Amino acid sequence: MADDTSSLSSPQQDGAVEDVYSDLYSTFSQITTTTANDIEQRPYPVTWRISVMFLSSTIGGLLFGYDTGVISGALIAINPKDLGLHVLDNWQKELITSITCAGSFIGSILAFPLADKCGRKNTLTVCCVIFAASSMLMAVSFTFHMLVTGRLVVGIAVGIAAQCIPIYLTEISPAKIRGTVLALNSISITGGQFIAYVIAFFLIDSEHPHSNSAWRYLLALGCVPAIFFLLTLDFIPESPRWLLSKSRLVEAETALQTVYPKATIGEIRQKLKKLTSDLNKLRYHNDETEPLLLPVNKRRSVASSRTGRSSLGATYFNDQLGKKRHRWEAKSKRALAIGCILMFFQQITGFNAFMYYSTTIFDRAGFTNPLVPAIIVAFTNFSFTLLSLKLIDTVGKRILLLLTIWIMTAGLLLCSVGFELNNLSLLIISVIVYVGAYAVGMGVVPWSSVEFLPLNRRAVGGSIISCTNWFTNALLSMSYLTVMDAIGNENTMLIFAFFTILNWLFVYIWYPEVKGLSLEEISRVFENGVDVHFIYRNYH
Ligand SMILES: O[C@H]1[C@H](O)[C@@H](O)[C@H](O)[C@@H](O)[C@H]1O
Repeated sequence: MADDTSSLSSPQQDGAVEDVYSDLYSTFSQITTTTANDIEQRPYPVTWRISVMFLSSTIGGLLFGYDTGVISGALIAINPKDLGLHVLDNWQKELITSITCAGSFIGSILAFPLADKCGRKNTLTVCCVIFAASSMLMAVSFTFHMLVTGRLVVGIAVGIAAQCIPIYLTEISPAKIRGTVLALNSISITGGQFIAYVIAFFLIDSEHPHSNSAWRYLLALGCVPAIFFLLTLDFIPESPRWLLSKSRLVEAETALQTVYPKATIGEIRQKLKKLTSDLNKLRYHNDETEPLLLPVNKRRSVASSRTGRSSLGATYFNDQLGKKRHRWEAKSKRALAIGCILMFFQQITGFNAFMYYSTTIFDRAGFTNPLVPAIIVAFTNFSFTLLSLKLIDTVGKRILLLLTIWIMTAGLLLCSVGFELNNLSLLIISVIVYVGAYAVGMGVVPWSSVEFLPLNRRAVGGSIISCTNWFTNALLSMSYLTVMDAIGNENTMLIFAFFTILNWLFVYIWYPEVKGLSLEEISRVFENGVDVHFIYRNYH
């Protein structure tokens, strides 16, 4: 017992701030200091069980994409009569579209407390049940209000999934493949959007879009991946880190065996010990004024917890740590502001106007089958996201943004000319340029801003950044059709182009590169204002 508890010594004694950073802090930049004989460093066996596990875990991302992308096709296919209406006006279309973002806003707030209290797997399971139920509700809607309610509820699931999946994937994937697994999430979001467009193309009769209730099938199909997830629940382990944080040691051990099927029991226990000490260090960082371990008489032994036997002997956590609220330090506020502003630009520069309304936009522009250019938009987004994930760690996020945002501006200006001249070829080329540039930089990078924040601010910070996304997303989708009708597409594109210019200037002046920096160094970047040149001064 003494041996085991000695491995849980204070991080001050370990001098292990760096360790915490590497294993727990770094979600997106893949730095690890794990030792060579750590099971994380071995080639990871990709068995079919493991493949199903990761595939199912990213289904929430696929549904996030599907349920946000599907509306573009559905909007042109809904026959107002199906909802008991004479016409579906702009305002109603905007409400059907944007209410999902409002739901996602709520979901982002709920996600972390839920994932923390009920566990990651349970939260994702609830999400998939909501996805399946709301898909059915939307598909059978016979009133406008039913459809709006379904879209609101599906939005809640999207918001929870968008927050919970990256946390879960980080926690179950070995360091060696963590980058790839997280990339899988971005790919499933844009892939889900692309699939929604392709299905719309096959289901909707472009000449008579109202003829066959295609929109009902489109919306109903959202329940298929959700049901797949529910059927493969047995393959998906609960996060070992979460189980450990709840002192459920035996279950954590079993979960680790699922994640590392080739590891010996000795190696699993070693890993468990490492996770336990990391978690202890993390708790220490949650509140630096509290002791890491409780005094002996207040300690709670895992061996006597409800999970029964502990293979590690006794492990003690101070459950009160992290519960005490502290004021945000100026540098963390600054870091959060940068993350939120970048996310604001991700949305206000107009990408989702194309994602949600592309069929409507191309229809009005005069394309005979507007679903074709719409598919091109979704495919460009999907394929350039793949490219982005290749570039992001080599080029660096700041450079990637500076290189791509001006191309978005150029694409939008051309797009405006395309609308003005009603030149359909120019229009489609310019949209591809804009969407491709977006997908490489702004589509992916803003989601990683949590890396600017210290550990103890990440959960709340991540939620605030997500909320900024959904709030701005809702603003845009709620007003796009009205603005388009009032000032024309050509002028709307100019407004988006103006925002891309502000976006570029913002990145140039305030967005720092932090790739490979330690926790301490990142905090120095935000110490007095934002030192965007920190990394170049010190490492280049
Ligand atoms: O990062 C994602 C991605 O770019 C999606 O394609 C887009 O629809 C979302 O709004 C965005 O947050």
